[in-house]
Amino acid sequence: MGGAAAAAVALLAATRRRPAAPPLAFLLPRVARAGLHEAAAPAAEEEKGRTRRRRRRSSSSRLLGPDIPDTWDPPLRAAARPPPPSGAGVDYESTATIIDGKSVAEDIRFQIAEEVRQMKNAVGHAPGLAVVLVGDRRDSESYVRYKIKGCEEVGIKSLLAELPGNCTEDVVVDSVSRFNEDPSVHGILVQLPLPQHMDEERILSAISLEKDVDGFHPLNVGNLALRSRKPLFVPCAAKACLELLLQSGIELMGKHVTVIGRSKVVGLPTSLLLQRHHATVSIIHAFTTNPEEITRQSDIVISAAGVANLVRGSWLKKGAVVIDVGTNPIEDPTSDYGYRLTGDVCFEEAVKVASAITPVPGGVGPVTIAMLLANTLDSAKLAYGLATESHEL
Ligand SMILES: Nc1nc(=O)c2c([nH]1)NC[C@@H]1CN(c3ccc(C(=O)N[C@@H](CCC(=O)O)C(=O)O)cc3)C=[N+]21
Repeated sequence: MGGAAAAAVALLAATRRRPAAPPLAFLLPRVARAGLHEAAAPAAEEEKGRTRRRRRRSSSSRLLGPDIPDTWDPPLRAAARPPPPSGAGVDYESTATIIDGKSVAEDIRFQIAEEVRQMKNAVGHAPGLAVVLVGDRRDSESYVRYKIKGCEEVGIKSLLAELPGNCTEDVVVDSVSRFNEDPSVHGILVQLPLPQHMDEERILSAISLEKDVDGFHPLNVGNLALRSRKPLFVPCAAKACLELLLQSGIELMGKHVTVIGRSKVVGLPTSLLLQRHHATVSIIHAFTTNPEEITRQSDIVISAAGVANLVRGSWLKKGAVVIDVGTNPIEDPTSDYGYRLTGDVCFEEAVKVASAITPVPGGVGPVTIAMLLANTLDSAKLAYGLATESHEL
């Protein structure tokens, strides 16, 4: 086992021994229990017919998922299913398709740039995004640079408030309030994590609902969780994961997806979006006792734990699809900024087991930024009366 992977496993083990102070701040209960899946995958033809019938009476939304009511079928249908593929006899010679996040992001930005041009022609204004950066974490500074560069590429106006790490919470709230009142600002993003002494909840709740392009407002999270409702904004990284899966033509309905991590930035919203797409979702976190066993049963694994090399090749079922949301800075004196990014997944191992995988860098990251631009555009459209609800890419 490599040093980083050993450290990651030791970290997880240590977390279990000391439940009072988890180093991975994951807070939600485990879901996915046996028994529920029996009704989830009836005979394929029958399901297709039923889906068509249901689609006729209910609306469907690309990113928020097809709106199909739940009907439970008798478990005997399960007998008609083919046996699940076995993880045994793994063929270590094969190589997964690398999902190219950079090119997906480029296509999205191209589409956004066109819509921004149309908006400028129609109302004489461009969308505006305000970013609040507190402190001088090198990784946060890079992410903010990417966001501002993304804005420039599509014609979105960007504003940056850079505040010192030792400023008071009130100074940050004041900065957010000024952006709330600025009509040229349609999206406000407070870069996380904030310095330890600050109350994140208080600062994030200062962002007005209609400018919450990160989708962290409790009303946006609640509306994402309730299938009969539509949130104004969905968190960018969750949208990016779904976009990459949908564009890669990967079926989600009835599939077992494991999400590693339950943060409000990635894990939680991604698991909610997947359920809206009728996937069977397991969420695993620092207190899960058998993470490898759960991921090994999964058709799709989405990792957002923030632990480098946590997911080994042995954690995956042959042919699984792997989406790596981890962006873990690793010290690297040879790199320009003194660090480089690595994912949660041990790529060299996973690429031999998976059927498709996102790399880090060049996977989920660039699509996340593109989704932030999309949310900002949506917000501006709503503000200028150009749309009644947010568009779906
Ligand atoms: N309020 C808030 N909203 C966020 O969405 C948010 C946040 N705080 N805090 C931190 C995380 C992390 N995050 C990333 C976005 C893009 C890349 C990205 O573009 N990465 C590139 C560049 C990699 C490189 O530097 O080499 C890539 O993966 O190819 C990475 C990480 C957004 N986050």
